[in-house]
Order: sequence, then C-alpha cells, then structure tokens
Amino acid sequence: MLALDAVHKRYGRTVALDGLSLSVAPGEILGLLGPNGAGKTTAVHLAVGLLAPDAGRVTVEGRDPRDPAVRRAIGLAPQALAIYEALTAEENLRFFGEMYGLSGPALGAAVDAALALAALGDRRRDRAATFSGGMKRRLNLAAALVHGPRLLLLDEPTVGVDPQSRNAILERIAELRRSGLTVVYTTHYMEEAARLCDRVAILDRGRVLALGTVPELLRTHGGDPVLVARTGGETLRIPTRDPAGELARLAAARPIEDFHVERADLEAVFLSLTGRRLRDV
Ligand SMILES: Nc1ncnc2c1ncn2[C@@H]1O[C@H](COP(=O)(O)OP(=O)(O)OP(=O)(O)O)[C@@H](O)[C@H]1O
Repeated sequence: MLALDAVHKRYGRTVALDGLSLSVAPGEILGLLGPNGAGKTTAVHLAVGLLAPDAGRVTVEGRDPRDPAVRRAIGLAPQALAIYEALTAEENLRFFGEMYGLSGPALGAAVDAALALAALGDRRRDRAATFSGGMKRRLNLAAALVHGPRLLLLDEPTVGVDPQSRNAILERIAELRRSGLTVVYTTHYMEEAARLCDRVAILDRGRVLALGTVPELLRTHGGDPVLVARTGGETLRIPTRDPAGELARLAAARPIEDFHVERADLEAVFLSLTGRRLRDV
C-alpha cells in the first residue's frame, strides 16, 4: 500500500530522514514510534506527497503520492490541527469533502458518516472554536476521513487529549482497520503503539532501527524477563527465560517473602537499540 525506500530528506543542514525504508501492507496499522525529531512527521508528509524526497522513492499503491489521483486515496490528520475554528463541525467536513470533489447526497452521507465516527453528531452545528481539545482532535480525524481514503495517516492524533477522548480515538481507529483501511500511526506514546498497531517501526534520527510486531520486537531486542524476589530481607534480580522455573529453584533453597516478574516493554527495546530512554529524549 505504502512504501518508502531508502528515503533521504534534509531541511538545510538538518538531516530529517537518513535512508529510511519501510512498507505498509493493505489493511494493517503500522506504528511509527520515536522521540521528538526522529523524522516521523517528515515521513508522513512524504507519504502524502506534501514533500518530495531528496533521494530514494515513495510510492502509494505503486504510484507517486504527488499524483492528484493517488492523493484522493489518502487521508491525513496532521499533528497541527487542520480545522477551521470559525466553522461548525458540519461546515468543516462539507468543506473538506467538497475539496475532494464530493457533492449532493454523496457529500451529505459522507459528512454524516464522518460526524458519527467522530461521535460529534450532536455538536454538528456548533463552531469548532467552542470544542474541547479532544473534540477538535476528533474533528481533525473526521476531516481526514470524509472523502473515504484507503490509506490514513495519523500524526500524533492523541496529543493534548484527555484520557476519555484518547480512548475514543483509539477505538475508532481500531474500527476503521476492521473495515479494511490501512493506517500509519505516529506517536511517541509506546502504550498506544503496543495497544493498537499490528507492527511498529522504531525510528530514531531519521532511520528505522527495528520493525516488527510488538512481541517480535520484545523477543529480539527486549532482553530476558527479570525475576525480582525478596528473600531474607535481600532483593534479588535474576534475568531468566524461565521465571517460573527459576522461582521454584529459589524457593526450594530459601523462603521467598515476595516476588514479581519484570517483562520488557517498548521502552526497554528503545533503550537497548539507542542507549537512551524514549521518555527522556
Ligand atoms: N520545516 C523544517 N525546517 C527545518 N527543520 C525541520 C523542519 N521540519 C522538521 N525539521 C527538523 O527535522 C527533524 C525531523 O523532524 P520531524 O518533525 O520529522 O520529527 P518528528 O519525529 O515528527 O518529531 P515531532 O514529534 O517533534 O514532530 C528534526 O530535527 C526537526 O527539527
């Protein structure tokens, strides 16, 4: 559906993408996980044809996304909200639908469907300026979907959103995937990537450091689980592939006062790949 092949992109002297390659299969949600400045937004803007690569190739369904016929198959919910505050929710969606050539009953039906998806049906006649941050994000998502794209790019769609709206947005995206949409989801929240994405690409400094399902990434880069056990007032930390067996061996030798098993998460994967913590960068 979408392929970036050895893509380089710089802004003046800043290298934003440094030979980035990845591909997204039809119907999957691919997460782009990386710290601020990793190149996620640049990759998204190349995928929708807003930017051209300096070197390398970007294709959507095998064609250049800058081709207007290909652009119609793509929806973008940008990180910086792309909605008109002075317009109502419905007017915003009619505007975006018309831009993509919809009119008459088809436009009305598309606007209704997008409002329902964003759970904004009861606020359709209210101006976007009166909306909460979460509602604006949901309208931004609806605006990306109103023309019925096959590929949806979401750039940090939950930034600045309350937990309830965040949950609603994640559920909507999962629903869209079930209906066959292909989604690219950029985030620096590893919990969201782990919850939603079929595969995750870990980006840093304009390159893909690792790409796979979350269990694959954890297995390959996360290290062994750690059995943490308290015994005789002392806390032992034992990395082991077999925490249950290790616990049984330990318990046979001395009384265990408390124990738990720490398993790697995407944060640990990022740390092992870069030597830095995702949250700190
Ligand atoms: N228009 C621009 N002009 C100059 N430098 C830019 C521009 N856009 C991005 N950059 C730089 O390119 C690099 C990659 O930025 P990009 O926005 O793609 O990263 P990101 O992973 O999306 O980060 P964020 O989550 O902060 O948006 C950064 O060093 C950034 O400062």
